Amino acid sequence: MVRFAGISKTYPAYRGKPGVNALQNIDFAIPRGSITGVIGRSGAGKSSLVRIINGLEKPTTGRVIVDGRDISALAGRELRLAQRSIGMIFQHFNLLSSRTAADNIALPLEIAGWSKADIKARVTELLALVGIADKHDRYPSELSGGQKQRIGIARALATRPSVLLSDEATSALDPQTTRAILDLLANINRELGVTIVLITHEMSVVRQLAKDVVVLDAGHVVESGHVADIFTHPKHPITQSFLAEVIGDSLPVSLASRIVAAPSAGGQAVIRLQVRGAGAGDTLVARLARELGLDVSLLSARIDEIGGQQVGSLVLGIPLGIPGEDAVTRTLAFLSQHQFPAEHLGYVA
Ligand SMILES: Nc1ncnc2c1ncn2[C@@H]1O[C@H](COP(=O)(O)OP(=O)(O)OP(=O)(O)O)[C@@H](O)[C@H]1O
Repeated sequence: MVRFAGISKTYPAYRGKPGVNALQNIDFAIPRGSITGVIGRSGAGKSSLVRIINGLEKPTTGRVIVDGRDISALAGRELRLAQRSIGMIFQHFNLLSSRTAADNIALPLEIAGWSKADIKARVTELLALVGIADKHDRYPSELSGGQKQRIGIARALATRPSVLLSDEATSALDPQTTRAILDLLANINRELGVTIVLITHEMSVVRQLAKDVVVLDAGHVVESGHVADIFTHPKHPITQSFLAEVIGDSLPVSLASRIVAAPSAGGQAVIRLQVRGAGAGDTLVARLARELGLDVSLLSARIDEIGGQQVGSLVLGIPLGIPGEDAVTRTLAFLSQHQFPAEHLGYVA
């Protein structure tokens, strides 16, 4: 388990630059064996947080407890020993170009004083675990980004850590390789029980791998909890903006170009609504038609899944035919009553 208790981090003023409160009042726990995403925009404090977990940075106040030990209180040899139980992988892999794949993986074991025979056996095991047994004697320059990250993962796991910190580990990889690396991390979590902390600015990474999420903004935790709960009911604007990256709020060009501000006889009002929660959108159009007696049409739909819950947006066309009745007001009231956030975008002919 990793527990932050009252953590704050202030970088002092330096050469005319003002001091920075990078983290403030951070209190949360990452359960043992979980996969937790820490998501935030650039400058939110993610790297500061991760450096505090592995003791590379001291917090200004507070403690970080990893498996019962207060990492922030350790120094010297004690800290180095504790760091063996915290592996880390990086965006740019941080491999030594003069060493082969096997020798890169061996490095932390050499530092830990393992015998040559034990190192050889462990490296062979790790290369197989990360799926590159055939790359034993290859140098980093001969390998793809995904293969280099596999070496990074093997090296991070060499001393059998209980926690693996991933600092933007897939940010330099293409989507297909990212998927393969995230699948590998999921397997490692499942098979070895390693707690994984994923530091990322990418919603797709959190969505694919994490079960829990902590949303950081300007040095504060603004939301935390299960991925499905947080992203089906996002409260903070930052969380909402991450969600928008997945579901998008852009309209198909063919529809957007037809929307005008004023209604025309026989036309339709255009209403966009957000759908969140299991199966929420499925019956909505039918219920609107039945309960309001409207011949609603579906102009566009985009539904995705996060943590097994549906999130997305539907764009509805509401017929304007009945004089004296405001179909738009009735539809918006119905959607609001059933807690679907909605907006009236205009009209199409
Ligand atoms: N060593 C340092 N000295 C001074 N300020 C720092 C230092 N490291 C980080 N900061 C500042 O602290 C704040 C948080 O930075 P941090 O790198 O932790 O954020 P981040 O979320 O990881 O951002 P990014 O994704 O861009 O790396 C920023 O305002 C940054 O400029």
